[in-house]
Amino acid sequence: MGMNEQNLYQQKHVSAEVAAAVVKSGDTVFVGEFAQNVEAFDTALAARRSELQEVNLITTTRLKPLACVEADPTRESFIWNDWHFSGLGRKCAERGLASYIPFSYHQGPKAVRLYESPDVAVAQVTPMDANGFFNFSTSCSMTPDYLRKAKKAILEVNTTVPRCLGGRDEGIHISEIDMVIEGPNTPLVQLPETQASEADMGIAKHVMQLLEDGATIQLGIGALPNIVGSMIAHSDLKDLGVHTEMLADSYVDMYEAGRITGKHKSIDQGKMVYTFAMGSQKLYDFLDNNPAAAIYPVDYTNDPCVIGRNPKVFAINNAIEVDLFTQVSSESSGTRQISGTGGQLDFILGAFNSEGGKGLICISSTYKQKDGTMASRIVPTLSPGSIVTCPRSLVHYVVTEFGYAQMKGKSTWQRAEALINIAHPDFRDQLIKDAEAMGIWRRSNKIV
Ligand SMILES: CC(=O)SCCNC(=O)CCNC(=O)[C@H](O)C(C)(C)COP(=O)(O)OP(=O)(O)OC[C@H]1O[C@@H](n2cnc3c(N)ncnc32)[C@H](O)[C@@H]1OP(=O)(O)O
Ligand SMILES: CCCC(=O)O
Repeated sequence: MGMNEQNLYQQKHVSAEVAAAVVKSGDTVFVGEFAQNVEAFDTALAARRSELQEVNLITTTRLKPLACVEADPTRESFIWNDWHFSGLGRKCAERGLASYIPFSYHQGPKAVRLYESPDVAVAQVTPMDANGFFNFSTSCSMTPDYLRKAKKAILEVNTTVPRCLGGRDEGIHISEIDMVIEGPNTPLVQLPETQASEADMGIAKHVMQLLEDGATIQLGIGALPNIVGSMIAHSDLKDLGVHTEMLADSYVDMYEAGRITGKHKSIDQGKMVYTFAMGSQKLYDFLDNNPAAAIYPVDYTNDPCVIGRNPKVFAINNAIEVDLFTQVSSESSGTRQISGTGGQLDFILGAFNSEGGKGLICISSTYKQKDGTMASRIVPTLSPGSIVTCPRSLVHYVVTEFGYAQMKGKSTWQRAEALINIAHPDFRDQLIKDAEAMGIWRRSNKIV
């Protein structure tokens, strides 16, 4: 390590309490993304609860509760705003303790640069390297933009987190930041294993029918993408590439099984490109100093024009409801915000931009309601208040365990018919009646 970097480190190294003391009432404070928690800073800031009013905290998806939010159940001192809800986020929102910030993920960094004025930004990083750089580990996303825009940029070092090699802005130099804290070295939060349902298995089989050698894949979060990953690992598919938003355990399985070479990619050839990673320790160990993967800010990974430059982009994402007009809600149930738009729209657009690309909305045909009864996820119209995540003008493929339907170029009645054909058989008759009543059924005199 150079003397200059070492001196700068000594000058900027402070306790968490000193760092948290820079926050004033009314400030906006970014406190990290995904698996990366700034635990020491959060705890020290929470301890200042009685001195502070209306501090806006910003995150992207929390898996662990924020100490500040727990310390302030009346939301007077700390107001948590989240770019994407996890289960924790939506449960806090129900108690009035979290607010969702709408975006299409690739636009996040530009929105920060243009419209946000963070007073303080804090990110969890690896220890400084010999050249004075700290690495953002598993969460690049919008972190570089928040740190560069903030009046005070603070890093919290964790010696246990992986160093994720990247293509651009995967870290920051000591000269660009104001303070460094040494955190408690808690290992990264891990996602619990998911259990695929019978419907997920059925959907995954249809997905596999559509997938070709040489495709560039993006898998979303959850049980279905994981089972698809496992089927790919056990298939004889060749030379797949990866250009995704989230890197998860299933990519390690596919890579180790020899399915991923990235040799047909037009950009970042041979590299698995992503903007954040969440999974088990197996994933975090795989990523540490591994040049097989490259992390980038999200305005690169999720830019639909960038996505579209690779061949046969194959994007697999989940949804909550699809209506007979082919409007997709993947983020809310009525007015209940469940997750967020995230990168779904980015990848649906990007996949269609790609030569031979396919954007898939995968949805189990039914959903078990709280009272134990089954409801169709293919519905006449979205539940009142539901947010449209993917508008009908952009929908490409919809897949259920009963098959798949390609929607581009299809009229309203053709789309309704295609959807009813892949709905659960118990609900098809009623859906036909609904389509007729809404005038989007070809046997209706109103249409043909
Ligand atoms: C990281 C990436 O995924 S990159 C991909 C791009 N981003 C996206 O696709 C973002 C939008 N998509 C998503 O957020 C997710 O894929 C989802 C929400 C559609 C599915 O995620 P899953 O984790 O499989 O959902 P899950 O089945 O656990 O349901 C989540 C919640 O929605 C509720 N829910 C699901 N379906 C319904 C429904 N039809 N009606 C009412 N509530 C529903 C569940 O009850 C659950 O709430 P709870 O935790 O309070 O019980
Ligand atoms: C913040 C993005 C997460 C997602 O796309 O689901």
